[in-house]
Amino acid sequence: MNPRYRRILGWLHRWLTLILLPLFALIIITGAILSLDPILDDLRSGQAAEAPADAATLVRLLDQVDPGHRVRSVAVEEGGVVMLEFREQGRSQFRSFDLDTGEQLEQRGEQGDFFNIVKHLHKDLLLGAESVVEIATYLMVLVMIVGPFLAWPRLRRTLVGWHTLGGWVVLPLVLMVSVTGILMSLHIGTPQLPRLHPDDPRMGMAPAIEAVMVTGDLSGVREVTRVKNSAAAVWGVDPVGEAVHVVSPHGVIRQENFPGLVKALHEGTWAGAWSGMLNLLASLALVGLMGTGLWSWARRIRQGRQRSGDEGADILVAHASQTGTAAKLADLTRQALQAGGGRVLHASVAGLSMAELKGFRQVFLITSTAGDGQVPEQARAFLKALAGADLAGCRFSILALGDRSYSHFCRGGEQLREALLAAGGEEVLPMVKVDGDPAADWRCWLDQVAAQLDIGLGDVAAPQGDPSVRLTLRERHQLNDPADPDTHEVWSLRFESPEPLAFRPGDLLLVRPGAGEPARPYSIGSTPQEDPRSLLLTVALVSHRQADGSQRLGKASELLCRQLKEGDVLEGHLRAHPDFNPPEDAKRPMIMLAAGCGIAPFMGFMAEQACLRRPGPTWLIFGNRKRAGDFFYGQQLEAWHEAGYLNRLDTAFSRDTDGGGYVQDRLHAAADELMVWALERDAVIYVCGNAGSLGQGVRAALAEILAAHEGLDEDQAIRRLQQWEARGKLRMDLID
Ligand SMILES: Cc1cc2nc3c(=O)[nH]c(=O)nc-3n(C[C@H](O)[C@H](O)[C@H](O)COP(=O)(O)O)c2cc1C
Repeated sequence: MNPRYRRILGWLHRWLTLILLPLFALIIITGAILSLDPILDDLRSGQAAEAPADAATLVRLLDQVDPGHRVRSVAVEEGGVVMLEFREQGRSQFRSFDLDTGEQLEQRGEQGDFFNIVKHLHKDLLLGAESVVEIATYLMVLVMIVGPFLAWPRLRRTLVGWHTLGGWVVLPLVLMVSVTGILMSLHIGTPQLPRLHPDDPRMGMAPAIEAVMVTGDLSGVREVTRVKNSAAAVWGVDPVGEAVHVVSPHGVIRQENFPGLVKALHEGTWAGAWSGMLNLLASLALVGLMGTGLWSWARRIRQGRQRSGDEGADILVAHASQTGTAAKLADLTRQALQAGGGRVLHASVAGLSMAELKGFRQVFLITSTAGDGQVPEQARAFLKALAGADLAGCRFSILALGDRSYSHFCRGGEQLREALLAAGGEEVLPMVKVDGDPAADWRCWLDQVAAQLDIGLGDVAAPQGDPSVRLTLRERHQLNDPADPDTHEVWSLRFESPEPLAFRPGDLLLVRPGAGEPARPYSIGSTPQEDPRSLLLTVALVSHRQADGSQRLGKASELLCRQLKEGDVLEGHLRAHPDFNPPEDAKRPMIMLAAGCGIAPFMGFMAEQACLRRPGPTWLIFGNRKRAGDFFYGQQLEAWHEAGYLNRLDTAFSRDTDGGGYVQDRLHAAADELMVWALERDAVIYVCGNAGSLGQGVRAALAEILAAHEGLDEDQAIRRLQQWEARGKLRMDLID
C-alpha cells in the first residue's frame, strides 16, 4: 500500500484507540458482562418444555400466585413446571410452580439490578448519552476495519505478531458484535414495536396473555418477557404457528421477527449459552487487542527514551563520542556527581532536543573529535540543530578530548562550543582540551565541575587507560580479487598475543604507525570465547590522490597491509568499544549492516554467536561492489548461514547486474521484516562502513521505512532514530 495512506491509517488506528480508550474500555467491558446474561440464563433455567403450556391454565396460575402483577418474566419448563421472576426490593427472585396445582416448588435469588445498571452503562453511560456511545462505536468499528490494512496475518511469536494475527482471526466476530450494536441504534433489523409512552402502565403477565388469547387466538404459551418496561412479549402458538405477540396498553401486535436477528446477534441470545459465550469471547478478544496494542506502543516509546540518571534531574552530563571514551567519562562524571548528592542525567547528545537543553540548571558536555577534525558521528545532527536554536540562558561547560598528532586538535569540541555560544548559551567553565589519555585532565575538570555546582564528589572511579599489547602477525591474506581493478585492496590479518587478552568483538586495536603519528583504530573481528590470544583485523589499504596526481598511502594501513611480515611484532593499544559490542542480552536479535571492510567487527560478532550458541537471532546485510571480486569472508558467512547461526544473510553487490544494489536497497526490500525485528523483537541495529555512503544511505532508508511504518513525518522519524542511537538500539561505527 502507498506508504502515505498506510501512515494515515496507522495514525488513526493508534490515536483513536488512545484518545477514546476509557470509552472503548467501558463499552467493551460492560458488553462482556452483559454477554454473561444469556449464559447465566441458560444455567439457571431448566429444560424448556417441548409442548407449550395451555394459555388459560397459565393465566389461572398467574392470577393465583401473582395477583399484584409483580412478575417480570414467565418461562414454561419441562414436566409442567413454570418459572416466574418476581421483582422484590430491586432484586429478582425466581420461583418455580407446578402448572396444574399451583404449588411452589423452588425459590432462587438473583442480582437482577446489576445487569440492568450495566446495560444502561453500556447503552448511555448512565447519563442518557446514547449518542456518545453510538459515535464511539462507529469509531471503534473504524479502528477494527483499519487494522487488517496495516499488516498481513503471519505467525510471529512477538507481542505485535499476536496482536496482528489475533486481530485478523477475531475480526468477523468483533465486527458482528459492534456492527449489530450500530444497526440497533439506527433501528435497522429490529422489530416494529408499538409506540410506548414513559408513563404507560406496566402490562401484567396474565392480562398480556389474556389479551393475546382474545385477539390472536393463542392456545399455548412458552415464555413471556418484559419489553421496554411497560409492554410484554408473549411467545407461544396460535393458529398460524409459533408466534410472538407484543402487548402494550395500546394493543397487540403479532411479530414476525422478534426480537430480530440483529438484536439476538448483538446480545448473544440466538443460541442460548453458546451465543453468549461467543459474545464474551468477542469482548475478551477486544480487551486483549487493546491491551497488546497499547503495551507494544508504550514499549516503543520507552525504547526511544531510555537514559541513565535521575528523573527530574537539573544537571545534564552529555557526551558525543566516537569510540566510547567520552561516553565512559560522562557516565563516571554522572556517578561521581550523583554520589555527591546532585540530581544528574547522563545522555548522548544524539537524543537531546534543544528545548530539553534549556531545562537544565547546568549542562556538562564531554566530546571527542573524530575523522579529520569533525564532531563524532552521533553529534552531527545535534550540531546542525544548534545552528538555528535559541539557547539563551543555557549554562554549559565542555571537556574536549583529542590528540595533538591530528592536524585539527580538539576541533570537534571547538565546533560545538562555537555553535552553543552562537545560539546564546553561556559558557561557565573555560573549555578544557585533552591530549591523549584523558584520565588526569578529566579528574581535574571534575573537581572544577563539583566546585562550580557547589556539591561534593562521591567516590570517583578512575577511568581505565587503554592497555598496551604486543602482537605477532601470524597470517595475512588478501580478501579482494587482486586481478579485478574495480575492487578495493582489503586484507585479513590474524595476530597472536603471548598472553590471553581481555576484549570483546567490536573493540578496537589502536595502531600508531610511528612516533608522533596519530593512532588509527581497527575493529577487532574475533572473540576471546574462541581464542583469547588471537585478534582478527580486516584492513583496507587507504590511498589518497595528492595534488600532483601521485598516490599517497595511509601510514597505518600501509604498515598493516604491506610492510608487516608474518612473524613480525606489532605494538598497539586495546580500546574497549562498549557501544559496538554484541548486546549484553544474549536473546536480543542483532541486525548487522556492513559495507566493504565494515564487515570487520561482525566476523567477531558471528564467531561469538557460533561459539556461545547465543540464542538471539542474527541478520547480516553485506554490501560491496562485486560478488566474484569482493564478497569478503563469503564462504564463512554462508557456512554460518547454513549452520543456522546467521539466520538471515542478504547481499548487495552494486556493480553486478541484479546484484541487489546497495545495503539501503536491501533494507527497503525487506522493510516489513526489518520493522518486525526492530520494533517487535527490539533488535539492535549495527552499522559499520563508510560514513558518507553507508552511514547516510542507511540513516535515510531507516527514517523512510520508520516513517511509513509508524505513521511519522520525516522530522519525527529522524528524531526517533536519534533516540534509538541515544539508547544504543542503533549503533554506528563509521569511517570517514
Ligand atoms: C579516526 C580518528 C580520528 C581522530 N581525529 C582527531 C582529530 O582530528 N583531532 C583530534 O584532536 N583528535 C582526533 N582523534 C582523537 C580522539 O578524539 C581521541 O582519541 C578521543 O579520546 C576519542 O574519544 P571517543 O572514544 O569518545 O571518540 C581521532 C581519533 C580517531 C580514532
